[in-house]
Amino acid sequence: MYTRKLFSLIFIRKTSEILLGLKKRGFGKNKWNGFGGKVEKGESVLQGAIRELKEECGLSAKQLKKVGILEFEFKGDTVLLEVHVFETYEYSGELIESEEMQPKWYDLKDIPFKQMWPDDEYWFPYMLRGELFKGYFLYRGQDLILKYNIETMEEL
Ligand SMILES: Cc1cc(-c2ccco2)c2oc(N)nc2c1
Repeated sequence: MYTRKLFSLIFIRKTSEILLGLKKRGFGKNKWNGFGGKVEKGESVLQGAIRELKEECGLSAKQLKKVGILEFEFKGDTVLLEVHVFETYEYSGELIESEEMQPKWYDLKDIPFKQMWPDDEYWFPYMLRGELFKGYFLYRGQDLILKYNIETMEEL
């Protein structure tokens, strides 16, 4: 019996840069990632994404495009994480550091994959090529990928 938990993950983009945040506490601590988190009861994934972005880095996203859906399973655990990935080039507000995240712009050529979740190296290329994707990753712990598959999608 699996419990599915819904998460949002947002990447703010410029032509050759991407905004990442260093997670300062909790799940994924000390990893660079997009902004987002658990979708609360009574809100859509999109509403959750917009809320988490504002809370975590002060930015308000105008147009969010869903670019991918990732499913994560952990060997020996019955929780399945379903992460909806969004991207936008349109945002407003002042970038701030929060208790959760330390934000930093990275050039697309210098993405710190070794300090990110291991799955990112598999699906970032799809996102950076502007392709829609669906991925599944089976983890042992938080560092080892036992199994994965990823495919491009016509629509999400
Ligand atoms: C297992 C896992 C979880 C997440 C996550 C949780 C909340 C938002 O994302 C990831 O994010 C990335 N990039 N890889 C991830 C792996």
